Amino acid sequence: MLGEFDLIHRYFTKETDNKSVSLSVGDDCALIDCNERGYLAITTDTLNEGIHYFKGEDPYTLGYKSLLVNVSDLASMGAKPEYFTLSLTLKEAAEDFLKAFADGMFTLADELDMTLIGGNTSKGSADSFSIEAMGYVAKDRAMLRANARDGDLICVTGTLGAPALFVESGYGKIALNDSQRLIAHNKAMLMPNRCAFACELSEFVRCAIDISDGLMGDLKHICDRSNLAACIDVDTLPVDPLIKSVEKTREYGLNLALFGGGDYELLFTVDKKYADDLKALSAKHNVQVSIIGKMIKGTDIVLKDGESMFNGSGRAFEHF
Ligand SMILES: Nc1ncnc2c1ncn2[C@@H]1O[C@H](COP(=O)(O)OP(=O)(O)O)[C@@H](O)[C@H]1O
Ligand SMILES: Cc1ncc(C[n+]2csc(CCOP(=O)(O)OP(=O)(O)O)c2C)c(N)n1
Ligand SMILES: [Mg+2]
Repeated sequence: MLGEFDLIHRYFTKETDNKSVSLSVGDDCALIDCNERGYLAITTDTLNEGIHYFKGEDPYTLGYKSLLVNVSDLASMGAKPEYFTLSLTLKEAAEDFLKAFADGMFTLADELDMTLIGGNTSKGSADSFSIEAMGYVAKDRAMLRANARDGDLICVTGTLGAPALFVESGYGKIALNDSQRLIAHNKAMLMPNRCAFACELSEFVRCAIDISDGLMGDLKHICDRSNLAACIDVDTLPVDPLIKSVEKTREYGLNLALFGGGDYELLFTVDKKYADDLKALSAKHNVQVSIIGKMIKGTDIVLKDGESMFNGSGRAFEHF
């Protein structure tokens, strides 16, 4: 069976003669050359009921998250969010639902000064919300998956694993009380301050991605595109404290942080000569940054746990 990324590569990745397309399929955003205006970064993502969220999800969160998952891709390129379109597929036009959805979506749009410029509305057999988001980045400031260098430090913002814990509880694999479920549920909504952080980060960082499919899966994209491997020190992983409070085994927390996904944190690599700039930026924006490893020569991701080494390539979220 064809995997998600093989499918995209085989059927939907084509060369183009269009000189304005500076970056096409394969990164968080496409980059369109807009001359002195810089690059227009364009991205699209969808939330489908039963796949990306549980049936009965509160519509305010759904609206907010539909935009947030796209903004996260703009942030990972260093682009400042500007415009978006909204494509709705709905089983029914329930007004209470639509009002709360729009409220959530525009709360984030207003916070980031983004403008809704169009979209599409259709009836369908299952609810689905697609957004396409756009923003500009200066040509020498775009952060690409392909730009990691041997010896770069690997860094991640915020904490990892809480959204995956929420998914585990939704499938009945772990019991959370109401307040724990709320914290896990809302974790991925803390992202907006990553945008301003990322725009400034691009002064000295050339390589970034956002974590949607899980740290290991998304780090593998950086490795593949940059023709490098990575070594991660598992003791330095910012496992969300909520996981530590509900589950006593260290392995459980590490698994969610490494492979869980849905974090929408930034993963980036940086030359160690910028370590002080990074510290200052992290303090300025109040964004936690953890140094979790190093880019190295090779092909696989190595997980270092004390004196033990494990192969970390492999498991990540894929749709097919
Ligand atoms: N059906 C498709 N046709 C063309 N390009 C696609 C398609 N699906 C995904 N892509 C591209 O493949 C790359 C990987 O997709 P994805 O994993 O969804 O990226 P992201 O995690 O940044 O949303 C991206 O560059 C995306 O634009
Ligand atoms: C009901 C439910 N099941 C599972 C998950 C976990 N999950 C679904 S999609 C996904 C990965 C991200 O989705 P994708 O469509 O691949 O986003 P992209 O990488 O394109 O940004 C994860 C971790 C969830 N959030 N909700
Ligand atoms: Mg996507």
